Amino acid sequence: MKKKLFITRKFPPHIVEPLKEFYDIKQWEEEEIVIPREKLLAAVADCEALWVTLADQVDEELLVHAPHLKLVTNLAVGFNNIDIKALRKRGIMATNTPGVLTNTTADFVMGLLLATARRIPESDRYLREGKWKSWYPMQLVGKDVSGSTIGIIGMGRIGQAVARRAKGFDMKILYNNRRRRHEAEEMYGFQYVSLEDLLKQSDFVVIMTPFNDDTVGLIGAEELALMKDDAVLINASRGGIIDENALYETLKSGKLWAAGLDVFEQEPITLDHPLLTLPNVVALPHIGSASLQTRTAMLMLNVKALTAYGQGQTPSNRID
Ligand SMILES: NC(=O)C1=CN([C@@H]2O[C@H](COP(=O)(O)OP(=O)(O)OC[C@H]3O[C@@H](n4cnc5c(N)ncnc54)[C@H](O)[C@@H]3O)[C@@H](O)[C@H]2O)C=CC1
Ligand SMILES: O=C(O)C(=O)CO
Repeated sequence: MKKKLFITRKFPPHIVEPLKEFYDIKQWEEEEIVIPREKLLAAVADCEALWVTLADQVDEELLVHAPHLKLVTNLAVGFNNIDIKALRKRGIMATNTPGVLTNTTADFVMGLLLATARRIPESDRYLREGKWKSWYPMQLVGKDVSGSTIGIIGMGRIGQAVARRAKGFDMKILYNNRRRRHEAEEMYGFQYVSLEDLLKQSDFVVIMTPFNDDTVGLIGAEELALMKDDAVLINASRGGIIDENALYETLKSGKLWAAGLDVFEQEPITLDHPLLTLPNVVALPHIGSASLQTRTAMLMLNVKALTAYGQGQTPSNRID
């Protein structure tokens, strides 16, 4: 008998199709809309495998509704949407998508940093709104990236890939991480500093840690107050790492120059959010890994895990 798989979103049919060899598949048939919670809770009642996106919460409540569940595969490297401890208690495996999105996300982080520093989205709006009357010296002036100091909080796969790119811009690279990266320090000259020194010394602060109990609210009012008045904060990790109210107040009072945000405490961010009233905030809809090649590779990594499980093997990319 085939195993039962539930997929929480409509994924490209050619990607899902090969899994039919191993699974009876049911799927939420919407591409853009998150499955309503009560429908998800009902759908998992008989499934052994569950394929989710980062917008689905796999928590204690869901597990109570899923007595046959053995595998959860997550279409993301970040797994803060999954209660790993609760899964472990029940002997349920989880997999994610590390590695295949590292370069794409690091490219994007540099793009977001440049866009924020050089006010590119704001300048685009200025032109389209008919405000461009002439060229003048202080028109839409931004901040230099080349030769400045970048501080990366979370020097993992993506953090290191950002740092390597930043070297190409002749940036001085400071980092803070749970453990030191001696090899990278020697190879590239990255410099380990305390979080406090990183915030005080950097022109650009980039957050690339996972979101968990240790990093929730890691950057609040106190930390923002340590940053230079003309510094830029970039977050492409998870929204809850920054206290958004504190960020808004700091930006508004001119104690921080700008912020580039791909992620928010609540996604989608609501259009009445105070941060969206500020011209010096570049706000994007969580597109860090969104290239066709990378999103396909992420889906295929999930397919690989589901295939392995379908064949009775242990899937790779297990979250421990
Ligand atoms: N915006 C987007 O579309 C994307 C966002 N992400 C986010 O990026 C995160 C990082 O991804 P990877 O680099 O692949 O993960 P990783 O696990 O390779 O790197 C995370 C690093 O953060 C460090 N870290 C953890 N807690 C820390 C703390 N309190 N202070 C300082 N460092 C700390 C870890 O030691 C590790 O080196 C993901 O968890 C996800 O949330 C990832 C891909 C795309
Ligand atoms: O992989 C992740 O963690 C993302 O946020 C989207 O790729």
